[in-house]
Amino acid sequence: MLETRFRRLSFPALTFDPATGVARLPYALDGLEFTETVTFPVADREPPAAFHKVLELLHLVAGVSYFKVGAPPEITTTTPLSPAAAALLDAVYTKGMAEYAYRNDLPHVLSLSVSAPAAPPATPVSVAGGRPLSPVGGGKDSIVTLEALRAGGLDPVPFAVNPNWVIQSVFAASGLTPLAARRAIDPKLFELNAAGALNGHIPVTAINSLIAVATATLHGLGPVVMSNERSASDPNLVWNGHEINHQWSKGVEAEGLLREALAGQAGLADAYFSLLRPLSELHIARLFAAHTRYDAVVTSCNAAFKLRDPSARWCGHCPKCRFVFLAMAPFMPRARLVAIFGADLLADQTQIQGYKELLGLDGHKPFECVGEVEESVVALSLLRDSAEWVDAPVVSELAAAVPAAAWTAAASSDVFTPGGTNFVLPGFATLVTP
Ligand SMILES: CC(=O)N[C@H]1[C@@H](OP(=O)(O)OP(=O)(O)OC[C@H]2O[C@@H](n3ccc(=O)[nH]c3=O)[C@H](O)[C@@H]2O)O[C@H](CO)[C@@H](O)[C@@H]1O[C@H](C)C(=O)N[C@@H](C)C(=O)N[C@@H](CCC(=O)O)C(=O)O
Ligand SMILES: Nc1ncnc2c1ncn2[C@@H]1O[C@H](COP(=O)(O)OP(=O)(O)OP(=O)(O)O)[C@@H](O)[C@H]1O
Repeated sequence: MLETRFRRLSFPALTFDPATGVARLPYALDGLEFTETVTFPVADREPPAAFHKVLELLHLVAGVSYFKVGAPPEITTTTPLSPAAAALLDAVYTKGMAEYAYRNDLPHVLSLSVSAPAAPPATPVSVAGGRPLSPVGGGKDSIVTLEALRAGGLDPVPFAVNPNWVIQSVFAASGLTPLAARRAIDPKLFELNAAGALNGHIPVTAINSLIAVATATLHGLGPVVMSNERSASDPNLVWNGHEINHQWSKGVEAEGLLREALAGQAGLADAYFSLLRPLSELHIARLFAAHTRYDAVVTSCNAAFKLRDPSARWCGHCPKCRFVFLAMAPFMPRARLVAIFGADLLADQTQIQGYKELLGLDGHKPFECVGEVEESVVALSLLRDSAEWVDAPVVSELAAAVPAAAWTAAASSDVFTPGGTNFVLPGFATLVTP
């Protein structure tokens, strides 16, 4: 591990060239300098003032990747921040970095605050009427959103940051014309990581979301419609009195803070929401089963999205593969599911320990994008009643291990009842919920 103690992260002025779409976002961590580059799809109009404001927010939020090299106690910007933007920034560097703080035993990170001059709140104008921009992650959730928007006649524009071949294949399967942005992390970060610098998880959805909103603003589009589900708001564990949530920036608190910051800092109202927020992962899996055109490409496994050495599609041995297989199994023929994954995870007894964690029989909820324990138990209960799955070795062994109380809770579960706080805009409310 590097022994250096760092004092401050600061943010030298960013630049943007509308002719090339290139934004350069510089950072200073004491004497270390970094520059991240984001290349936006070039637009045929002048960037509006709101675009520059969103870019300022992106600059500040994307600093988390460089902050984590040293966890300095000071984070200082000269960019004036509205109260809502200041609240977002504080939360991103504390709650968004909570898993990093927990894993590296850095409790001070949980109470950091970003120092900035104050700005008055902007007067927001609604963008609700424009064509929606629909970020695509390659997995089932954003496919459900894209198809719901299309079926609702809303003419969505698919979008991704650094689309890899999985996402490009989803774009192609959709038959829609996408937009894409390129994000390049400063290579110095990887050199420092190789030399043993502090490292860990960052709230990547906050970064992708701001790149999406900036792109929509630049191109005169409407709201960015995300595919973040209800269970993303659930913490993995509590540490030092703070909730640690691997998926914090996919959760409803982050969604609300980002919406407020876009309104207060950039004057953009209704610019961002998640269409799937009222739904459980299991409910989304059921909706996904109705769409077969993506079977050859859909991939939810995070290993396929690594910057280096990505897996081709589903790795077949991580918590997310296990959870998605279990969640889809009740809603599609076994042969179709096995063809999608290239393996039958419920026939493979080496998966049992991992499934026990998902079912709350062992350890804590894995640090991955997986549903609640109750969703896993409900899925297992459906498989226990299914002629096609009841004899699968993993199903029968797990069914015997689940205690009676968990089956009773599953029997009265509300996993298929939409609910919870959400920010779905009125014109979109019936697209996935009746
Ligand atoms: C693909 C993946 O899951 N990566 C996580 C993994 O990183 P790893 O080193 O195995 O591979 P890379 O992603 O290629 O990262 C290389 C290094 O770059 C750093 N880095 C990456 C992106 C970034 O924006 N900033 C960075 O500094 C990274 O730290 C590596 O040193 O393990 C890391 C440590 O736990 C994770 O942070 C990596 O997660 C990626 C940032 C990522 O994109 N993950 C999503 C698939 C993900 O976890 N999504 C969550 C939602 C999280 C949220 O709050 O938004 C989910 O879907 O549940
Ligand atoms: N590279 C990306 N560019 C833009 N948005 C992304 C990208 N990756 C993920 N997202 C968005 O972030 C949110 C969370 O991603 P997540 O990986 O959970 O969704 P998914 O890939 O659609 O489904 P699944 O949960 O099955 O993997 C979604 O709204 C997704 O569209």
